[in-house]
Amino acid sequence: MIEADSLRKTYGDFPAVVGSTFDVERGEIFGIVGPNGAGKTTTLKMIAGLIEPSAGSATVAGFDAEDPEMRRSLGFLPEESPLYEDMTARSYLDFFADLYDVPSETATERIEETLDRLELDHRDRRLGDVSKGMKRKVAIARSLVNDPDVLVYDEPASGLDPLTTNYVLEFVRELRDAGKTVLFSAHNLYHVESVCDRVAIMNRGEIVARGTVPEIRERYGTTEYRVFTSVPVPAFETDPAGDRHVTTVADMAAVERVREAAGEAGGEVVDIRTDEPSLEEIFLDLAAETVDGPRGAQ
Ligand SMILES: Nc1ncnc2c1ncn2[C@@H]1O[C@H](COP(=O)(O)OP(=O)(O)OP(=O)(O)O)[C@@H](O)[C@H]1O
Repeated sequence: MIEADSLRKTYGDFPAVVGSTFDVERGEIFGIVGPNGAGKTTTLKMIAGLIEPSAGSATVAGFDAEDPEMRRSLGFLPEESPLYEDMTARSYLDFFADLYDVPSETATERIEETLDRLELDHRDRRLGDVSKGMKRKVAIARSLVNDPDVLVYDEPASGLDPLTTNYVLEFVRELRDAGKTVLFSAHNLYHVESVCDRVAIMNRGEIVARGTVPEIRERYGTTEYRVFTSVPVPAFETDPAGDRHVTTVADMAAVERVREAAGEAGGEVVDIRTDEPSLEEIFLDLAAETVDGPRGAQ
């Protein structure tokens, strides 16, 4: 549903994005995660047809990202979404529905339904007087006025309180369940880990890892095994753990060596636990590896 092929964007001499390639399938939630300045917004804007790539191309719902026809299939939520402060949620959304030529009856029905799903109160209050969370909900509702198949959301939950954040992430899931395709960016790893089917980790303008969270864990993370034994294991660095002893090793072959050593010492293995790295730990490792990456090498 979305295809990004070697997207590149250079501002003067500065390579903001050095080659984003990924695809998002219909009905999938795909997250781009990375620190500030990684190139997430630039990538999303190239996909939304708002920035012209310096090289590479993108398609959305079969249309070239730069084809104005593509806009009919797309709902874009910018990172900052200034609203017309003197309008109410209803009048603001009506205004955008009109821009998209949505027939007024359909628009009213669609807007009310979306605002119901977002549990948005105060629909007739001036937007200048509503909370930040409500403003974000209105901006989300705006991305849906043309009932697009594809949603591109830049940091949809950034700066919101935990309750509203959960609300927004749950809503993204609902969109996927309703058959929409969602591409979104976040710098909070928890957001992508909890809702995305697949993720790409971006750093310094390039995608440094991509896949499902378990795939990324398997490929880039190091799982540790904690082997609990009934006796200290002399050949290994063993720490006391209550009335047992624990040895931390990196792979199953080492687990077997601990088992043999414990047997030789007159004891046995009583438990084995694995510690999976969090996406955050993997992310920090990958970010450290690319410190001298493409941008640094320029
Ligand atoms: N119009 C521009 N002119 C010059 N440099 C730009 C421009 N837009 C973005 N950049 C630079 O390109 C890099 C990538 O910016 P981008 O906004 O895509 O990052 P991001 O990952 O979305 O970061 P954030 O999480 O802070 O929004 C940054 O170093 C930014 O300063």
